[in-house]
Amino acid sequence: MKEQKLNPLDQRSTQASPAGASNPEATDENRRPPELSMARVLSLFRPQPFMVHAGRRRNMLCKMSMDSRARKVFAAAVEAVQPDTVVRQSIERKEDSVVIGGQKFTLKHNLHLVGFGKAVLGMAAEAERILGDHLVKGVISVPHGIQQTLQQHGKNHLLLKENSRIRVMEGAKHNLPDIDAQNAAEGIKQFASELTENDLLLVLISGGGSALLPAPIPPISLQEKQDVTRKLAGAGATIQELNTVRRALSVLKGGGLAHFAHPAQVVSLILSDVIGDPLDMIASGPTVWSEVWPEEVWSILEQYKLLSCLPASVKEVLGRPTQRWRENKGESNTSGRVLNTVIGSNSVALKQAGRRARELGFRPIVLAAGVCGDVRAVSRLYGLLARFACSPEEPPPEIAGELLRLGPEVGVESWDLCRTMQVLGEGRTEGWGSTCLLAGGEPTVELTGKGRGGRNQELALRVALELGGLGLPPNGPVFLSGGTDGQDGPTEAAGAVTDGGLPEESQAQGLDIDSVLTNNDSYTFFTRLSAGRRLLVPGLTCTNVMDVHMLLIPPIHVKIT
Ligand SMILES: Nc1ncnc2c1ncn2[C@@H]1O[C@H](COP(=O)(O)OP(=O)(O)OP(=O)(O)O)[C@@H](O)[C@H]1O
Ligand SMILES: O=C(O)[C@H](O)CO
Repeated sequence: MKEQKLNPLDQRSTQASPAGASNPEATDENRRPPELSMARVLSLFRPQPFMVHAGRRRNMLCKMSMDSRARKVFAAAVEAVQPDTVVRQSIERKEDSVVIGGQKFTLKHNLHLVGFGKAVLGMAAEAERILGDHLVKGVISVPHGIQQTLQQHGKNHLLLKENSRIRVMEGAKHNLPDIDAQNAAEGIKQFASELTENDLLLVLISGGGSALLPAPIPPISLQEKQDVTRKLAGAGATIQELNTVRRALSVLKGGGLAHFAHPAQVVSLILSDVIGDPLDMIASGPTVWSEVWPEEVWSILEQYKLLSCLPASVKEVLGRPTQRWRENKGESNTSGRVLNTVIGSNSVALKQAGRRARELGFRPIVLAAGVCGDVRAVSRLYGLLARFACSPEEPPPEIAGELLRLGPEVGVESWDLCRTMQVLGEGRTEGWGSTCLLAGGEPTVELTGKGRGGRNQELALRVALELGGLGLPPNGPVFLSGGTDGQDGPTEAAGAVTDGGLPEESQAQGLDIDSVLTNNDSYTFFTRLSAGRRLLVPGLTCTNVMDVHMLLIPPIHVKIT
């Protein structure tokens, strides 16, 4: 393999999958032939015959409840995207060189490291374990209190060793940029600026990186930038909108960091927490060149009614000519010295979940990794899929029609729905046993109340209502929704596990689901219901690749009422 120079701020992404990864059910744009009729689409996805587990193993699996198997599959998803695991899988050390994303880089005590994001401490610890003998120095910006928290949770393998060459700077309390994070950003900028063309800069990036790397373009103050982003987030701006504005107001975002590191070789390892893994959006893309279009930024600010309260400094910066890198460093580009590589994502978590589901006696289907939109529409989708899967006869065509209509609203393509319906249909007619339908993404909740909850718990509750409405006998489908970061909204739970029996259970315990939903009080509800047994509480997971959804469907041969 020869050493290679790369294109300016290369946006290619190498999707690292866990060792031996190959999942016929995984969603993959690249596998889609260009033009296909629906009939051809359906015929392409004849599933693998389901492995029947014999003897003792089968009995053991049968004894394990659907609920506990759902939790085990979720745990496997989270395990697959642990910060140390994803770094280990993406770095291949070969004596005095390292191979990353298929490119070979020579190590000659020229390695430098920076990082910013919630999962970056564990990523840095692993990178130092593998490459430490060539590491000169490093500096990372990580959440306030994370070292202490990891210690308390016994996660010492995610901490740096005592004599580490990497300096840890904690900041951004409550995920908001603050003076500590700004100092860290300034330190990282200085550090990158001093590198030479013989140096290799390893950049570790994960979700939360935007708040941990604030570097407002003067004369914008930190407070002013924080106000703008907080107001945008509060008004319901998407992460794409938020980070488009952040990039326009920052010296380091949108490719700025790579620019300061020039002429060093830059290699970024990115753990994605954004749907579709867009490199320029994850942590606002500090190593991904992106043009700033002031018209686009103005229109976002206008849409969320922020124009009238914009500080003069922000107006001034947005009014400047856009060639900001010329001003910053007197150069127009970084002449081919950047590699950006996605090393972990929701898809990686879903693939591993699929493998675990198979071990636990299910036939896995991965629907999509980009589920988004309002939780009400998303719950309807899962309700329809359950109905489709549990129908004892050929399901009425209206179900498929409604699913295909709903798909685009919730980020699921018709292609993926057709493939999924094909597998579910064959599972039903050919009697393949239990199925585990997996999906991921980040739906939204329109907050109407002041209760305590999160989008995963609310989704699980709404899906339970859908399942309850199917009129299936007990031991029907089970649904799990969980945030891979272990924290759903401002609660201690990651999500919940529900089924069609939940409405009756809550009625028997005097809990009114309608008022819970109106008040967005799903956490309080699940805490009270059956002493919290339906809550999913994995604790601190140290990673974040958005949410995992799971619909476990047992073999059902009854008529739906
Ligand atoms: N009471 C509630 N009920 C339902 N959803 C809520 C409630 N309170 C907050 N949320 C939702 O929780 C989300 C924020 O929670 P969380 O911090 O888990 O988000 P996140 O996007 O995963 O953040 P990060 O990726 O930075 O960790 C928002 O989408 C918000 O609408
Ligand atoms: O840091 C951020 O910008 C968000 O977590 C998305 O990556």
